[in-house]
Amino acid sequence: MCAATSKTSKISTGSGGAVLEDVPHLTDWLPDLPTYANPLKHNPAYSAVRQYFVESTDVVAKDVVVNLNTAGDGIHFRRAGPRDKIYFRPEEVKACIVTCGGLCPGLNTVIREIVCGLWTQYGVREIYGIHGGYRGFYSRNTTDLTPKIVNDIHKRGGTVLGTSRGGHDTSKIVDSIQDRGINQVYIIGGDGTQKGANVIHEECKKRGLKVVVAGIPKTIDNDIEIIDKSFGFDTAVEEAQRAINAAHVEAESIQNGVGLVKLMGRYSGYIAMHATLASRDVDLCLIPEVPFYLDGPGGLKEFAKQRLRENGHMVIVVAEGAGQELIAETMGSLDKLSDASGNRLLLDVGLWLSQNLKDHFVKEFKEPLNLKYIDPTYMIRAIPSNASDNVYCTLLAHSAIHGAMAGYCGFTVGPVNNRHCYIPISRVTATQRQVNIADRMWARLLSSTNQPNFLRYNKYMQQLRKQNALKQALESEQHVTVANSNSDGNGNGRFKRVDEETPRMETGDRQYVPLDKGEASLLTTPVPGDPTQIHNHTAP
Ligand SMILES: Nc1ncnc2c1ncn2[C@@H]1O[C@H](COP(=O)(O)OP(=O)(O)OP(=O)(O)O)[C@@H](O)[C@H]1O
Ligand SMILES: O=P(O)(O)OC[C@H]1O[C@](O)(CO)[C@@H](O)[C@@H]1O
Ligand SMILES: [Mg+2]
Repeated sequence: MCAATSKTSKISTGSGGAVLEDVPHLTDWLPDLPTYANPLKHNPAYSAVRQYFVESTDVVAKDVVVNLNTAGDGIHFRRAGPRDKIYFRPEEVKACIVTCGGLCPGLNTVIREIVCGLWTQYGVREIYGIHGGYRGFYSRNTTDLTPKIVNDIHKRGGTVLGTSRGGHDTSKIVDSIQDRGINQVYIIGGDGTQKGANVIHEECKKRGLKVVVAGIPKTIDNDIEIIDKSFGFDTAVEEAQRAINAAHVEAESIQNGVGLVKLMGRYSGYIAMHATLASRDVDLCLIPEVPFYLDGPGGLKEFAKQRLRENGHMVIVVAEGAGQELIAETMGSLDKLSDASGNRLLLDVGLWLSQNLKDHFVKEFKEPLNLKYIDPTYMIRAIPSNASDNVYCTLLAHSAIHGAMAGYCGFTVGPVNNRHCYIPISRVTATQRQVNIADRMWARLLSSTNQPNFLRYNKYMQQLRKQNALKQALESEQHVTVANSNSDGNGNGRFKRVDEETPRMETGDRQYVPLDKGEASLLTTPVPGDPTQIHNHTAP
């Protein structure tokens, strides 16, 4: 086997050509650490399991669909699970657990199973809860966690430890880890949290500490790369069905009924896509990955009109991150605001869409559109995890503690092709997973909803931007309306301000040329999707 390591990855190639993207190990910087026999050997529950311990050569293929001729030489990750040798004596372990980022069903289950797993499988007795996310390391007291304390917590939504965004101060966090004598750090959170975990791991390594950092990926948006799926996702999709059902019942009970449901999904539309596919009542699913537009051929309004004519009602599911560029453009360029972690704060696509559709249909049908807007975004993530997510959370927690006890660190644990693995953190944070619209899953959705593909989006946006630029120019007094010979025939004409070399006419100390035909026609066309009309500046 040949090996190569860099700051972020340890790559080696097996004799069969398989490439292992390995995770760091305590012995990378503490080569002389002693090992101990895994106490699971004598655990009555586990001793009967054949081949219970994972071999150091057990790896999991990143891709299982491969080319016959190249099969076997792809990327692999280290298989998760208990090892026969461990690097911590149970009485030496001081573990801590922290939850960061947004809520997600199953957080409490993961906390519970880390505590119970460490306690019952490895005999660990010192486990601490860090409160309020990363900042809790240096600003809050810890609490003791025991199986008794966490016994019921999986039945509750949220996280008993609390969470936060922002507040990641690496050296203060590692100082706190060092001062408290903590040597196993379990960090549960999304992509931002995992990046934070990697920095903590690197700092521990730099300081030469015997500290393992284990990341457990949490994201309701399912936007973490490499792993099959994140915990809580199925629960959220299931809960979203209730909102979609309500929207459908409301919509089909009334003339021109539209049910609009907004679901979570900042950059990735997985919840919306899966909720739509599961429901079959949805006519249109809008996700961040597929930009849409409202007006004209192939636009949303045309489609809505057609569906209402055919069915009398329709249901729209929109992911919160959909249409952000369009909204910003039609509402004028707004400042991009961020939360404490630097995540972009979103414009409310649900309200915006409701208003636009209602306004349009009043004009179009001369009767109101009966639109019911349901926003269950926080309801789908604040609930406890369902049965299958609970099992999944248990496996994640157990894989994490086995890895930590075996001295692996700087890893994110998760299933790859249904097998749990230790994945280098940097590998899962390098990119954010998004719905692949060239994939069969999106095609399945399109064939179930028969919605438009909004292929003219770029053209539409070009026109919209041009209109907005002209509108801005009008508003900033860079044009004038004057009477002259290049006018509309009534002696009136519209002009824009120009550079020195452009043919021009003089009006006082400013220089102007007439707007060309295209520009002039844009000024009299309402901005697509913008309820406010542009004023016609032509002199009466
Ligand atoms: N690049 C980074 N380096 C260090 N810490 C980070 C980084 N990005 C985010 N963090 C920290 O990680 C924590 C959680 O980040 P964030 O709020 O983005 O949520 P998340 O983990 O991505 O979860 P989600 O977005 O799914 O709710 C915050 O305390 C934040 O300060
Ligand atoms: O309002 P908060 O707590 O910042 O969370 C909102 C964000 O969190 C997420 O659920 C990710 O966890 C996104 O879908 C959403 O945009
Ligand atoms: Mg995130």
